[in-house]
Amino acid sequence: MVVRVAVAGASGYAGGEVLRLLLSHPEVEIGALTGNSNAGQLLGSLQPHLAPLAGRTLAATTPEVLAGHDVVFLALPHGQSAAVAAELGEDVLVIDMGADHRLKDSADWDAFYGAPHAGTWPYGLPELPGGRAALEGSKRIAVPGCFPTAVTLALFPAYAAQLAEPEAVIVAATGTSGAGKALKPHLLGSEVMGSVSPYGVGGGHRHTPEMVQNLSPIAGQKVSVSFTPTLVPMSRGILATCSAKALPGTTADAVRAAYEKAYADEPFVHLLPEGQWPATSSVHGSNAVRIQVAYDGSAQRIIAISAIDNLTKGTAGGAVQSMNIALGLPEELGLSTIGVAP
Ligand SMILES: NC(=O)C1=CN([C@@H]2O[C@H](COP(=O)(O)OP(=O)(O)OC[C@H]3O[C@@H](n4cnc5c(N)ncnc54)[C@H](OP(=O)(O)O)[C@@H]3O)[C@@H](O)[C@H]2O)C=CC1
Ligand SMILES: CC(=O)N[C@@H](CCC(=O)OP(=O)(O)O)C(=O)O
Repeated sequence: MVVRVAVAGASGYAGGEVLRLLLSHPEVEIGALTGNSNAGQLLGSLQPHLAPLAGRTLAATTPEVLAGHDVVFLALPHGQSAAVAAELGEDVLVIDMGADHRLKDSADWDAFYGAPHAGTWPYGLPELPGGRAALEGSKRIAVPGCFPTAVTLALFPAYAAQLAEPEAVIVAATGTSGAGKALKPHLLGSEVMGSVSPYGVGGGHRHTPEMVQNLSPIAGQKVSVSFTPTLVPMSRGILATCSAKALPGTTADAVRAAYEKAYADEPFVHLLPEGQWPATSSVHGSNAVRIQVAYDGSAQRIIAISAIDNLTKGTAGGAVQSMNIALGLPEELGLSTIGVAP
């Protein structure tokens, strides 16, 4: 099987990461590569790490350029995917790495984004209950946000086992690549190096409704989420520290058993041995999620900590994993759980 793939937004971080993974995918042939302000530029000047594609020239992001492929990855800014996707045939697998098609509730979309809500596509988080079935054979996939990936996977076993109150408190550190490659003053080296800073505090982050959307059906009731991201001086990685009040009668053994059950057969999600804690460096460039959970009996809280690479499992790896499932390919094809360390 040869799957012909186009990538829109190939000059950006998410587009570059999906190309890095696709170059190692045995069933994929890389077709059109598009950009916006960088259309006409050689990819080698923009993504020098993608050596086999260095001589490829970026085209403009148009339906004509993207036509004729089996799969189109859209790695575009929020609000830009829907119009492009609408021009692609229903027989094409379109994988949106932006936020346009993630949220079910238009009011949530309106509150955090801006352009009209484009509707909801099957959600590319296979590890959720029913997640794989939703993707099999699908021609449209919405890849989750990076923080919702890390947080949902850290907390859902506690809710699936009915161990936690429907309120979660999350503080998550992220590297700067999560904000994309476009120049922004707060991402300048002199602003970021040697400093850790919060943002989107007090319900202001657009990933909060996505986390609520993911966790509430599993809990069987609406889960409230207090989410605080912090920007830390690293290029890649998310470390999400998530906690929820435990329901009466919860024990450390019950918490451990819930997580062991949830992740026993997952190829990419690894519950660490007791006493080990996740670190972002262990998952650099890999599609792995590393999780540890503890029961804090003194505060009666469940604490779950996850580490992902925001560009890999948090975007491009999750996208390739979802593509594999949609096309009926082995889920792990082209993906690694081996990190780059130190
Ligand atoms: N970075 C991350 O960790 C994650 C990113 N994502 C999502 O992936 C998408 C891309 O993010 P990221 O790669 O970080 O962003 P970048 O800013 O690094 O890249 C954006 C890409 O979109 C292109 N582009 C910009 N404006 C337009 C436009 N109006 N029409 C068409 N193309 C346009 C740019 O082209 P050019 O450079 O030529 O102008 C570039 O290729 C976003 O929706 C983001 O939310 C999702 C999860 C994690
Ligand atoms: C550091 C930083 O700014 N991170 C981004 C997360 C981006 C991401 O990965 O998610 P999306 O796909 O929804 O853009 C943020 O907090 O908005």
